[in-house]
Amino acid sequence: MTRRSRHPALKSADNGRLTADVVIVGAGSAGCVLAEKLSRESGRDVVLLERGPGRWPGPEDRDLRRLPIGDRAPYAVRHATDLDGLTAARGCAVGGSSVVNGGYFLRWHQDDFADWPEGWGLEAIDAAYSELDGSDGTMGVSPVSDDELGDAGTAFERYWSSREVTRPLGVRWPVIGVNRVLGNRSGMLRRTAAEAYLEPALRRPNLRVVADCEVRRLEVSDGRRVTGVATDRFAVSAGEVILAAGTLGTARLLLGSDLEVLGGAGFLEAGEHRGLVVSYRRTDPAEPGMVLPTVLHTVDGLEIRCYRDDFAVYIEGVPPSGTMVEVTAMRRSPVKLVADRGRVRLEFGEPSPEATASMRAGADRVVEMLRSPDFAGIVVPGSVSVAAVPGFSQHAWGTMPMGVWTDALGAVYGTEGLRIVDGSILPTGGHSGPHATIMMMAVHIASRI
Ligand SMILES: Cc1cc2nc3c(=O)[nH]c(=O)nc-3n(C[C@H](O)[C@H](O)[C@H](O)COP(=O)(O)OP(=O)(O)OC[C@H]3O[C@@H](n4cnc5c(N)ncnc54)[C@H](O)[C@@H]3O)c2cc1C
Repeated sequence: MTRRSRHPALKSADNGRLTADVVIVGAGSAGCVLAEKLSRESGRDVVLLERGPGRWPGPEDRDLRRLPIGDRAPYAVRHATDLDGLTAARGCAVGGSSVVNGGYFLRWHQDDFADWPEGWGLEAIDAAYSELDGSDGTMGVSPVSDDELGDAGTAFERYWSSREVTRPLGVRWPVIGVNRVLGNRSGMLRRTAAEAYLEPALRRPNLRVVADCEVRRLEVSDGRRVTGVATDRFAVSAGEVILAAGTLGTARLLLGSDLEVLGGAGFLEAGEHRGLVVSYRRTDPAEPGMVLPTVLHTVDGLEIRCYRDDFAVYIEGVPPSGTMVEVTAMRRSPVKLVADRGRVRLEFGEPSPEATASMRAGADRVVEMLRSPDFAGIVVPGSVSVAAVPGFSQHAWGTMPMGVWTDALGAVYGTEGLRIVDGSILPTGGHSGPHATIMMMAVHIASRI
């Protein structure tokens, strides 16, 4: 028999075979949106499968003053990388990575959508974002307040606002300039995709949510027709399979499948955001608060992130290394996703010379900022240092971009019965982090299929 979920509303499944109209793999940021919207039609039988535990993350897990991705974190998994000492974490929970992420929920810039396929006009994009981040939006989005900025955030905004444009707090579209972070939250708790979308739909008889259930492979006939999925416990036959397992989880399933269209590929290429850390020692401990309260977006495609504190404060098991300002190249840096037992391994190689030069130039500007009078009294003199090697942002996206591998609604070209709706299908990068945009994409697609 199956392990029973501890959440009363998550249904268990009998061993054997289930049938459904649609099976969604992964109850993450996108998967929760899809499950809610697709099960609104009472005649459509929807099964949602999640490898993470059936219990819902409690307040201690959703505290925005922590990043719960340490070694013993209950709702995260780690993927190996070729960067010394660095792993890629992902949420493994009902709610996916929205359970463990930084809670920064910024839209991309309007011009980031210029090359998206037909059907993705700005009006439709704005409507889908507004469902999430509007004043009564589903994700409870609100800006970090002046009181919550902390001394470093206040100094950061003071320094840049005399040099760059500042986005007014009530405006949702970001600008080239200072962007106070918008958080998906209630108070200091993350508001997850599961609370916003899944919870209200759980009692629908045509939606079955099965947690503690890892999908092992796609069931494929003739190399092109996807008929269902096999899990560690049972199989599901479905008219349509929707992969929403996140860029890394979906890549793992695609690489292990017999899909002709992939031609036996040994790896998939994704985009990442490489970042160079400038760190410093603080004169006094920082006030606890949101990990990332404010950022600067530059014309040359950098996001300069003013973290509140040392990551050692947020992530269990991380050794102290100083308070961070990260200079992140938001243009796509390639990373290969290679099958690695049950997960994928991320192989970065060197960032491009252009990305390296632009991060180095940004780091010089940050060093100048940290030595300015605005930071006097916050930074211990002589403590500023720039990392030798860039890290990355836990954002891998775009293995199966819309318009190239999939159509504008995520249906995979050259296959039947297979759609992808998660970070994998982002066709371009953006100026901001991906969370709001992946959920926006799911809202838009789920309303049209
Ligand atoms: C630590 C961290 C911090 C971040 N901070 C931010 C931030 O502050 N702002 C921002 O914009 N972005 C941030 N991100 C990125 C953002 O959270 C993700 O890009 C986004 O949540 C991805 O959504 P998704 O639906 O594609 O995948 P996910 O939300 O990761 O969902 C995938 C789900 O599928 C499940 N799954 C995977 N494989 C299987 C399988 N085989 N069978 C069954 N289930 C499976 C997983 O357990 C997971 O629940 C962060 C990411 C991390 C990891």
